[in-house]
Amino acid sequence: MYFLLVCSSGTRGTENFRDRIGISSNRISVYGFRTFCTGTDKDLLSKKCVPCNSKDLRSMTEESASKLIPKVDGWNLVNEGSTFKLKRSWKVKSLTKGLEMFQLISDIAEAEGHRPDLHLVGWNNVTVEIWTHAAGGLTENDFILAGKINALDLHHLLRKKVTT
Ligand SMILES: C[C@H](O)[C@H](O)[C@H]1CNC2=NC(N)=NC(=O)C2=N1
Repeated sequence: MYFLLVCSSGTRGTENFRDRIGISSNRISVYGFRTFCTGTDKDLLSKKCVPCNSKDLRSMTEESASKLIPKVDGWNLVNEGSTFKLKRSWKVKSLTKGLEMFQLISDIAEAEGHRPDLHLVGWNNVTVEIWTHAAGGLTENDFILAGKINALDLHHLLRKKVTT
């Protein structure tokens, strides 16, 4: 008999869940339970961004991007002036926590050699947009960076979600 247990608390909850039961996979079968945890695809986390200066760099189609978006929990595919981008927002506890978050994200970005657009508005609203400027759209680099941002432990910077 199988029960379906769905992790809905985003990557962190999923990471915690996987840590607690010591299993790293997106489809976890525990004591007869099958769970379908969304989160960041392990495959993306194992990859490294490639330099964007190759002349044959092409942005991917909306269809290809739509197939990849489920691999990066919490990120949205947006079309801004016919440029497709990945976008995600968080509410942080304070302005300084927002800057701390920028620092954590920029450390990852510099290590990957692939940079996001960082926005901090109204003191506690962080929005990150990722796209490949050299290609004028999305490449796998953007999904790799989004996945690695998802793997950051940010919970100490974020405002607790108000459950109504
Ligand atoms: C050579 C190096 O890979 C390129 O200049 C990188 C730097 N970081 C980048 N980041 C992003 N988001 N888009 C780019 O086109 C880009 N180009």
